[in-house]
Order: sequence, then C-alpha cells, then structure tokens
Amino acid sequence: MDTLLSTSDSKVEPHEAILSVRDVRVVFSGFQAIKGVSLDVGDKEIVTIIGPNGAGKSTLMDAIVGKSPVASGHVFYQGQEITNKSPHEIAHMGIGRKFQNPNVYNELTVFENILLALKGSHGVFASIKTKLTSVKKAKIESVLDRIGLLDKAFTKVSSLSHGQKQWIEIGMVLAQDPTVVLLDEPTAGMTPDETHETGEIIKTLANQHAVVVIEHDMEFVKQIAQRIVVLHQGEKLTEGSVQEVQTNPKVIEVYLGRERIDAAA
Ligand SMILES: Nc1ncnc2c1ncn2[C@@H]1O[C@H](COP(=O)(O)OP(=O)(O)OP(=O)(O)O)[C@@H](O)[C@H]1O
Repeated sequence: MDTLLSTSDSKVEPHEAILSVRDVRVVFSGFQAIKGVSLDVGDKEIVTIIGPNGAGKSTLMDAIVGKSPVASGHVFYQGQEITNKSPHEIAHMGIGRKFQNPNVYNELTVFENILLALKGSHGVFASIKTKLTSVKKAKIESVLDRIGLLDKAFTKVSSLSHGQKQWIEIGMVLAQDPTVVLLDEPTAGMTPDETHETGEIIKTLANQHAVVVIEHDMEFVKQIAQRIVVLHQGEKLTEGSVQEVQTNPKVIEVYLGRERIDAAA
C-alpha cells in the first residue's frame, strides 16, 4: 500500500493510504466534471477538500461512493478496487458519507435516529419495537457521546437546532461503523459556535476514522485541516498544509474575486 506524508506542520508523519483515488474522470453528457484527479487519504487522517463553486468537490465524493459513474481511473479502498461498485456495497465495505442537507427522522428521538442507522437495522418499526440489546444501547450511547448529544438522547429531533440535526447525521454515519467518513459541507447553515463544535467533533473522529471533509469556511478549515486538497475546474490545483495552500500563487489567483483564501488569516 502507498505511504503518504502529512504536511500539517513541521512534524511529518507517515500515513498508510486507506483510500486512493487514481486519475479519476467523471463525465456528464460530454462535460468533464472531474478531469483525472488523484488523491490519497491516510488512516486516521483528516483531508479537507476546498475549491470554488463548481470545482467538482461533491462530484469527486460521489465518484468515491459509487453515486457518480467513474468514466476512467480507479478508486481503491484498503487496497481493493471499488471503482463503480454500487453505493450500497461501498457503504457496506466501510465508507460512510454524509450529505449536505440533514436527512433525519424529525418525529423520532435522537436515540431512535441512531438506532435506525445501526448496521443491521431492519426498518423503522422493527428497529424500535425490537428489544434493545445492551451492546446496541452501549453503541448508540458511544455515538451520541462522540457527537455531543448524549444529554439529548430522548429529545425529539424536531425540537433540535439545524446544527444539532447535522450532528445526528454524522452520528448516523458513525453508527454504520465506517473506516472512512466523508462529510460534504458539514457546517452548512450552522452558527459560529456550532461550526466550531463541529470542528472539535471532526478532530475527535480522526482518532478512529479517516475523514474527508468538503468545506468552504476557511476559519473552519484552519481549525480541522491536516492536509488540504484544492480542486479547481475538475482538476487538483495543489495540496498541502494550510500555510502552503494559503500562500500558493495558483490558489490565490483562483480565489481572487471570489472568496479570499486568507480571509480568516
Ligand atoms: N448530475 C450532473 N449532471 C451534469 N452536470 C453536473 C452534475 N453534477 C454536477 N455537475 C456539474 O459538475 C461540476 C462540478 O459540480 P460539483 O457539484 O461537484 O461542484 P462543487 O465543487 O461541489 O461545487 P459547490 O461548492 O457549489 O457544491 C459543475 O459544473 C456542475 O454543474
């Protein structure tokens, strides 16, 4: 397996690549949304993908999880080719994906939402009516603890804030026991406090999972980022630490007139 280097700071640590994207192209009706992108994600590493609107960030994630067809190139997970496998199969293998908008059951409690997402869960009614084993209960509590919602376990989701609903979605991904967690704009619509809290949750996730995050908010990127990959017009512009990316002339040029890459500096 490949070995890659974290460039988060002066301390360079080797990571074993758990997810490898190799020269992937995604084409929509003749339009190349992803033009041969390669990317490695190390075990227990946080990789943050940034780039202007339309750069191809979500499409790249879609290609990894089997949602967008890969026209050429390869995706490997734990050394095994997963290119164009079904989303269900890829999720089952251990790659969990959270989408931008929360998709939670508002009329159920926080606890029940996580219960439904547990691996091997069999639908809403069966899951809630089936007697809960102590193992499942402990598992749910552990997930709730990691997303900071243990004290809201028996609260109806409808009464929670948008940010808390986003955390439940992260919890629902964790309930599937993924090795790699993909988060598409996890802070969208959050207050500054919720955004910061999300950053702390993500940093904790990296103790157990490889995490790939798509994000726009540079303050947040700086909070969580170990390695940043910059996409632009379907291509990888560069990758490196926050410092390297912020001072890269190509990145500055791409962001000029849009959102300043150094806005949070
Ligand atoms: N299903 C699709 N069919 C056709 N074109 C698509 C499709 N999905 C995405 N695209 C196009 O591919 C390009 C990349 O889109 P994508 O959503 O991946 O960008 P992004 O970097 O995630 O942008 P944003 O930050 O706005 O979410 C865009 O030009 C988009 O219009």
